[in-house]
Amino acid sequence: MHDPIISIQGLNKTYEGGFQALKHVDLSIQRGEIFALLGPNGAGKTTLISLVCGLVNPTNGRITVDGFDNVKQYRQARERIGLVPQELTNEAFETVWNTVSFSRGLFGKPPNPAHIEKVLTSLALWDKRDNRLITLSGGMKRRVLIAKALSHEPRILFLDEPTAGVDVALRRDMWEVVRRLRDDGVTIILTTHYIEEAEEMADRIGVINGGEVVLVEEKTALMKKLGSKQLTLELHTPLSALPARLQVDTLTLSDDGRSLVYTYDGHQEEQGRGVSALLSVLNEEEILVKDVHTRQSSLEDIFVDLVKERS
Ligand SMILES: Nc1ncnc2c1ncn2[C@@H]1O[C@H](COP(=O)(O)OP(=O)(O)OP(=O)(O)O)[C@@H](O)[C@H]1O
Repeated sequence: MHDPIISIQGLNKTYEGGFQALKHVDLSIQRGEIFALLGPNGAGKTTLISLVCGLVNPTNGRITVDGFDNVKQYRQARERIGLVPQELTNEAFETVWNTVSFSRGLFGKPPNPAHIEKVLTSLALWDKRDNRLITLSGGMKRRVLIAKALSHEPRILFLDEPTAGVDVALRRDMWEVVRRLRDDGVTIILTTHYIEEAEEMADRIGVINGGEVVLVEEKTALMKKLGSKQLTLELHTPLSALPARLQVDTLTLSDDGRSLVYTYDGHQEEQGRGVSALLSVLNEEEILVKDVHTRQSSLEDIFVDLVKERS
C-alpha cells in the first residue's frame, strides 16, 4: 500500500532574518490515514502545515498534493485541503450557516446547501445553524472551524492542535469527530503536544524537533516498543564479562560490570526465554543478584529521548 496523497521532498524553510525552521524534510502522507505530528513548541509543526497549504513559500524542496505541485498548481492543490487553524474565529456576529457557506464560496465553489447541511449535521451543529458564533460554547466554536474547513469538500484535513486547552470530555468528542471523518475517507493530519492524543488517534506518528523529522512510524510498531520492559539486576560482585551462555541481544552488562539490563516482552516468556529462564542461568553460573528493578518505556519516554538526543 503506497499511495501518498501528500508527498514532501527535500523541504527547507529559512525565514527572513535567517532562522531555519525546517531542515530537509521528506515525508509522505498516505491516502486515508490519520497522521499525528508530534513535537515540542517551536519544532516547526505550524511551519510545515503552512508550507503544505501554500500559505508560506518553501526556501527549497517540493510538495505535491494529490499529484498537484503546490506552487505551480496552487489552486488544484489548495482546494483539496481543509485547514483548521489553532485560533478561534472573529466573525462573532455571523451565524453558523453563513460562516460555513461563506468559506465554501472563498474556494470558488458554487453553493451546495445539501453539503453544508451534511457537514453541520455530522458535527452536531445543525440545531445551531442560525445561532451567532458569539452565542456558542468553546467546543462548538471549534467544531465550526472544522465545518468551515470541510465546506469545500476537501479530501485532506489539517488540524493544528485541535484539542489545545480543551477539557477531557471535549477532547474525546473531538477524537470521535475526527474518526468519523476518517471513516468518510478524509485523510487527516493533526499536530499535537499530547502524546495521549497521538496514541489514541493516529495510524502513524511523526516526531518533529528543531525543524527535522526525527521519527516516522506506524503507531502499532511504536506500541510494540512500548510493550517492552527493562529489568535491571544489580550484581553482588561486578563481572568483567558476560559468560558465553548469557551473550544474547536482549542482555547487556553495564560498563562498570555492576548491573545487567535485560529487555523483554511477553513473547520471550512464552518461548521459555523470559525472566525465569534468565534467573535460573544466573543461578547456575553462580552470579548473585543484590537488587532488581523494572521499568516500562512509554511513548513519552521515546519522545523525550528523541528530543533530548537532538538538542
Ligand atoms: N514568520 C516567522 N519569521 C521568523 N521565524 C518564524 C516565523 N514563524 C515561525 N518562526 C520560527 O520558526 C520556528 C518554528 O515555529 P512553528 O510555529 O512552526 O513551531 P510549532 O512546532 O508549530 O510550535 P508550537 O507547538 O509552539 O505551535 C520557531 O522557532 C518560530 O519562532
